[in-house]
Amino acid sequence: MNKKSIRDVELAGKRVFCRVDFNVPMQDGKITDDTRIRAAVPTIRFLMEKGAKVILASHFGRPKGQVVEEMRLTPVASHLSSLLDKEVRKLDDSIGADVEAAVGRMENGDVILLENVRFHAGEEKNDPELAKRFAALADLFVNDAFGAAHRAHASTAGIAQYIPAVAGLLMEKEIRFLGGALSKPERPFTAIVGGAKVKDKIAVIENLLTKVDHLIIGGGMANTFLKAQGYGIGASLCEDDKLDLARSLMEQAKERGVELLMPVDVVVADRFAADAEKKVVSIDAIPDGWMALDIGPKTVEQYRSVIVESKTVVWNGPMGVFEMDAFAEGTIGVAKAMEACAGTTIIGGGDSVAAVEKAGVAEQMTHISTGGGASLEFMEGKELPGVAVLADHE
Ligand SMILES: Nc1ncnc2c1ncn2[C@@H]1O[C@H](COP(=O)(O)OP(=O)(O)O)[C@@H](O)[C@H]1O
Ligand SMILES: O=C(OP(=O)(O)O)[C@H](O)COP(=O)(O)O
Repeated sequence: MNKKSIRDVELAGKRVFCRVDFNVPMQDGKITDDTRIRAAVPTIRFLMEKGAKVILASHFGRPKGQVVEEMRLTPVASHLSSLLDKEVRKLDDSIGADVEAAVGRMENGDVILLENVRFHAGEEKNDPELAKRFAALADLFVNDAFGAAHRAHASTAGIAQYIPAVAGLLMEKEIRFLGGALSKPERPFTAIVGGAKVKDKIAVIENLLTKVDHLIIGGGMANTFLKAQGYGIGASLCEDDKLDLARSLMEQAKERGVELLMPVDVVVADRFAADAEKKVVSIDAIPDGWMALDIGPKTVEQYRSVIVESKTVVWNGPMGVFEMDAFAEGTIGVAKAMEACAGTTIIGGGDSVAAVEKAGVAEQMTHISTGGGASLEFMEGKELPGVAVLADHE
């Protein structure tokens, strides 16, 4: 993917509609994790320093086309002001006469934040009329919202029909690392896929099987693979309707010469609770009525030896119920193996980000994606609408 970015275009004096993903976790009006806001700062600063008029737009939550007071971007604007050390005015709408007037008064280097674009029903419908109104505010569309790039909405895709569109620095970085890993990885290339369900990751596994040397499976989804191989898995989470699919994926791996790594031991618990009784057992000895909630220490060792020898590793989904400390060791073990890997290490969003943070190794990763759903779709090999609309280099 060879997309133009803000580094390739003239910005001085230009009005820039910059779509960001400020859909951050918030509790009682307080931002509990500002990663996505901080991730957009390099782009915003770049635009300011080049003398652009920066019109920021984002969604927040799922207000379904209505104004929802708790979903206003007011707390985000004040946090961004402190990160930029410059006042960021937040407008009360994202279109309309007041917005046009405020944009008209902007000086070069100014930053304003429009109100939650999902307050208009046309946003999620990718309504051309709304897209045109966004476009009319600006000379250039910059998409820096990787986390929303899998959505074909008016402010992520539709707007690009009417004004030139380029990537912001965060978008560029996400494409460089995720795209680079998938299109020309340094080998050996290992993918680690975990999380609750096979169902959610079928397309990811199928696409990764065409690219990787090693595929490591963990988390709840491993149970379905184990059962498909004939192991008794007790009361573990399992998708009985996906057993044939699991067998077919194992067959595909064999045909392609991909080494598929499955748990050899697991931590089982007598119930789904942080204080459950637990023990480590080999996968052929899961007691009836017990459930596998984490990979075991032998499995961690095997996974680790493959991970540390890899030149590229992509990870999505925890190895167990890592939210409970009692079942977090497998996930933390894999995170530490990623830390010990000298190659390129990429975390594909979602819960895995929380996992590397919990393990205290986030700083050592080469790239942590800001998109959960977006990075999954990227790993499925899909072209993301918010990326597709960006101008290509000639
Ligand atoms: N063995 C298991 N049994 C039940 N749930 C599990 C197991 N392993 C992992 N999980 C759960 O899977 C969830 C994450 O799954 P998922 O949403 O697919 O991952 P991600 O958000 O990384 O894409 C976590 O809440 C975790 O507790
Ligand atoms: O937080 C988001 O999704 P994610 O948790 O899958 O990364 C994005 O902002 C997209 O939001 P949406 O799933 O409401 O379109």
